[in-house]
Amino acid sequence: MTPDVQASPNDPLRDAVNLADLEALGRAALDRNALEYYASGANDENTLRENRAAFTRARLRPRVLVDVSGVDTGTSVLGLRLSSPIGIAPSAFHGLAHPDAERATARAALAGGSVMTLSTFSNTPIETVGADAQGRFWFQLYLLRDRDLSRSILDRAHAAGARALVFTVDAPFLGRREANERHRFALPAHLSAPNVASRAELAQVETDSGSQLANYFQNLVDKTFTWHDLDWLRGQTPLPIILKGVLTAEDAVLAAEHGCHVWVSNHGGRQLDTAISSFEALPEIVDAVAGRCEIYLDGGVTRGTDVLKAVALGARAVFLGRAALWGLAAAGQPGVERTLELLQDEFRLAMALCGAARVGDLTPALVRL
Ligand SMILES: Cc1cc2nc3c(=O)[nH]c(=O)nc-3n(C[C@H](O)[C@H](O)[C@H](O)COP(=O)(O)O)c2cc1C
Ligand SMILES: CCCCCCC(=O)C(=O)O
Repeated sequence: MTPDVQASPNDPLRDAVNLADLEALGRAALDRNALEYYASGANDENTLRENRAAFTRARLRPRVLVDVSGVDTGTSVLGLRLSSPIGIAPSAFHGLAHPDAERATARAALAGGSVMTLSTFSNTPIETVGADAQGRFWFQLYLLRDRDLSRSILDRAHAAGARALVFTVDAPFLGRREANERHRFALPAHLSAPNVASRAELAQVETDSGSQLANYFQNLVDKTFTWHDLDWLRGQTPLPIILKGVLTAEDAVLAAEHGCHVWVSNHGGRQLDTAISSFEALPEIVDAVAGRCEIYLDGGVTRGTDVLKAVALGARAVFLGRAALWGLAAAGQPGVERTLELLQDEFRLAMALCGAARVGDLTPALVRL
């Protein structure tokens, strides 16, 4: 006898209806070392929580009786067309999540018409990711104490097809992620940071107490860089420069005056605990910059309405940190693709329900803070 209903094969990715479902899948796939590294914020994690809470507090003021039969979520960042204003933020060590590591993330960004930001501390060399991303990638720089090495990394990123340089400015030191301290986070033996150091070089600075992140970082990253040095950086690359980690109008103005774009971020609550949420910082930065440069935002973005609120208030695009990592841990490239797809679908629906047919129709009047 033929059954009335064909049993559908169990596909956890397709069964996931939102990013929280993907997060649960991703968390379940990780060991403690990786999970704590990905999930942690600094200290009491106030800013980590506040990034989400700020989005939830803001209310929408939807408009009605608008033709939304054909909503277009498309936009562009620095001239690169995106299927929606959703990109992938830089995060170190994708090899902790999946054997395909940054290659899976890059391919998913390409497939989804998105853009990936590759961390200096990737587990995959720049050139390999560049080939997979086919121009849909930006490169994130941690300036190294070794300026010659920094210069060569910048040259490699440009040659590999990066479209922009994302210069992270909120981490002269790493914030203290206490779970990593408690359980002595260390990069597993099979992974390295090939853009900057071999596993053997990383091992040389490991100690027998606390998280090893601070040791790696202390050994490699420059802490002396100031606004005066930006002209030096500008001279090292023809790429547009985006300063990632700006949270105040004052610094946003300086960034624009130095010819840089602005990425509003508190590093996913991983650096200065009790720092303002990215979403709350956005309006003063948009005001201060007054259209002189593009503005991006990350921190706590997990819903289509988050994307809509940020874009309505002046962000050109938002970027996913942990959300992309959970998708990667859940299923590699298809997991990251599903993350992008679910969020884009939610964003499209939110636009329609707000009476916005084009990204350009999203204005601050839609949001009550
Ligand atoms: C595991 C992890 C590693 C990160 N590594 C980097 C990095 O290498 N460079 C960087 O600029 N930011 C890094 N970040 C910060 C992200 O780029 C981004 O600012 C943050 O994750 C956004 O918040 P969200 O995770 O709530 O989306 C990292 C974040 C996480 C969670
Ligand atoms: C030397 C490895 C440090 C990687 C730091 C990456 C990062 O920004 C993070 O938040 O973690």
